[in-house]
Amino acid sequence: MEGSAAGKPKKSGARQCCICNQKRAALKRPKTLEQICRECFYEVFEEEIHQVIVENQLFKPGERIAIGASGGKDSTVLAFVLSELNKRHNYGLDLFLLSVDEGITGYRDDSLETVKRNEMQYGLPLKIVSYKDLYGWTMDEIVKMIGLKNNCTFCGVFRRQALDRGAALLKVDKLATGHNADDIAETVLLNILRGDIARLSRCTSIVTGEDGPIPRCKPFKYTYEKEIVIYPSC
Ligand SMILES: Nc1ncnc2c1ncn2[C@@H]1O[C@H](COP(=O)(O)OP(=O)(O)OP(=O)(O)O)[C@@H](O)[C@H]1O
Repeated sequence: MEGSAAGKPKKSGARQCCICNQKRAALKRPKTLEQICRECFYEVFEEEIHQVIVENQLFKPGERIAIGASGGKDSTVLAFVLSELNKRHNYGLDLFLLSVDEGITGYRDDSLETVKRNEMQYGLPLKIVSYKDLYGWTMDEIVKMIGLKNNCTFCGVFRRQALDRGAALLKVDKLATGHNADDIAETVLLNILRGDIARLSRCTSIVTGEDGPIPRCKPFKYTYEKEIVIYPSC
């Protein structure tokens, strides 16, 4: 039995992973506070997402799925995990990366380079749709005209529509985005503060837009942002 004569547990620098009980724990899992090893973290992280996909029937075999790829951490991890799970569990999906280039110099041009790298690394075809091609204006040009006030609102509306247009060009059945549990919690609070009851009831749905041009789903609905940050570097 571990512990000294006084009954105190012996201090040990190297704790064992509480899942496999074999390897040394490498991190405290943000979602459960369990001390676990790298290998078990990868496994539980990916397995939980697989369970969410299965339990919510997010995809059907043979479907064409676009992953909204911004080049940020959430959608980059989503693209990797979905392509892995698709192979591992034979989902039978045709996956695509879909990026919207808003035309914001020094911001999206950089992150699009990440998406182009992901296209090569994960072997997923990439489609980029730009505000310039779709609307004739880049976001930089729009800001020059209207100034910075309300520009985020315009950009959000344009991006939504651009994703729909890109999805139509790719002829996909659904669009998956990297919205995570923290994003959803933020949206809930925002809708409470605004008193927007209609949006409040919709914003936690894992699938939205089923009555619109293209349904959207959030496979990371229950995934903590901190774990998405840890995942690639763990
Ligand atoms: N320019 C874009 N092109 C394609 N998809 C996008 C774009 N911007 C956002 N998305 C999609 O919407 C999700 C939420 O976008 P948001 O702008 O809130 O960024 P985020 O939470 O920082 O995510 P990320 O880390 O993937 O950028 C992204 O994960 C992505 O799937």
